[in-house]
Amino acid sequence: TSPCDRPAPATAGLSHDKWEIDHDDLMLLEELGSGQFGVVRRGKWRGSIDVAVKMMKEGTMSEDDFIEEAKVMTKLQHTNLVQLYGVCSKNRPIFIVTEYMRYGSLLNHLRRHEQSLSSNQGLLLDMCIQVCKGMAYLERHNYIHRDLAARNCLVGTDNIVKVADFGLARYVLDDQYTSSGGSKFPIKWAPPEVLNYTRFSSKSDIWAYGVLMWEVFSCGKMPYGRLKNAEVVERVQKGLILEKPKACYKEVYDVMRKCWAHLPENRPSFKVLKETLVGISQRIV
Ligand SMILES: CNC(=O)Nc1cc(-c2cccc(-n3cnc4cc(C(C)(C)C)ccc4c3=O)c2C)cn(C)c1=O
Repeated sequence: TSPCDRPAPATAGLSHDKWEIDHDDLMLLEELGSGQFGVVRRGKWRGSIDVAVKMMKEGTMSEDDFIEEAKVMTKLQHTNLVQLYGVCSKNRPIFIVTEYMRYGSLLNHLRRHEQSLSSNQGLLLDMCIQVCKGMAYLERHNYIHRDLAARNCLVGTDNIVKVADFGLARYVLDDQYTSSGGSKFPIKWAPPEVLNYTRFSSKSDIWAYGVLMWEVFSCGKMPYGRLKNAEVVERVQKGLILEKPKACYKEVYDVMRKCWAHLPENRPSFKVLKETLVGISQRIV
């Protein structure tokens, strides 16, 4: 069983809500790294289920809003989404408990395995398709990621790739991250309407997905190289787009270019993208 489908305790609905995880059921293990909200550790739930535990650093997140949203997030379940199991919100710092992915971020995975991956376009395309399936599920549920990028996807066993931290951007308190002029704002993954009006939508996720595809087929290179954010903003406004990665089929690059249509309404949906990419993978592999 996993924390989110465990049989409801007899007291369910009285004290313990379904998405509330009991501290005492968690055993914290080694540190996995730190992200926007502070340290993340591997852990065990009820002694056997591998989990990742984000330990919310004070002042990094609007916690009450998030705890409310957690009820919705725990219901988003798909093989290509990192499952939110629940929260420990009875004490501070609050813990966010999710599924554990053994091989860490997709970005690091691409960079570490560039040698073998660069000659395996079938596998690169398969990774893109898995992310597309997870995103198509979010799109169907009118759920916007707001920070889709290879760094925010995770790799598990058997080359499984899952989308992580969807929707969490809304709860970040650091305005260096939230404002488009801030040093941490993901400019290189943002479409014109986000750069100009911070107008997020599933169509801005599509733009970011195109950049993620470019990251995958470039085996983890930084988009636009060493260009400064201001230079990227100028280029994107002018309609300049990322060039085709060396080891990338022309028809795959053509899909990326569709994601970078200047107007959001001219970009495909994840549903259509998935069908296109699966079609290509059947022809080339
Ligand atoms: C070796 N295996 C592993 O390391 N596995 C894992 C590593 C992490 C991990 C470790 C440290 C930091 C972060 N991290 C990174 N970026 C983030 C970005 C945001 C936003 C809001 C900016 C999008 C929010 C939280 C994070 C965040 O917690 C993660 C996801 C999470 N999970 C589930 C694993 O299986």
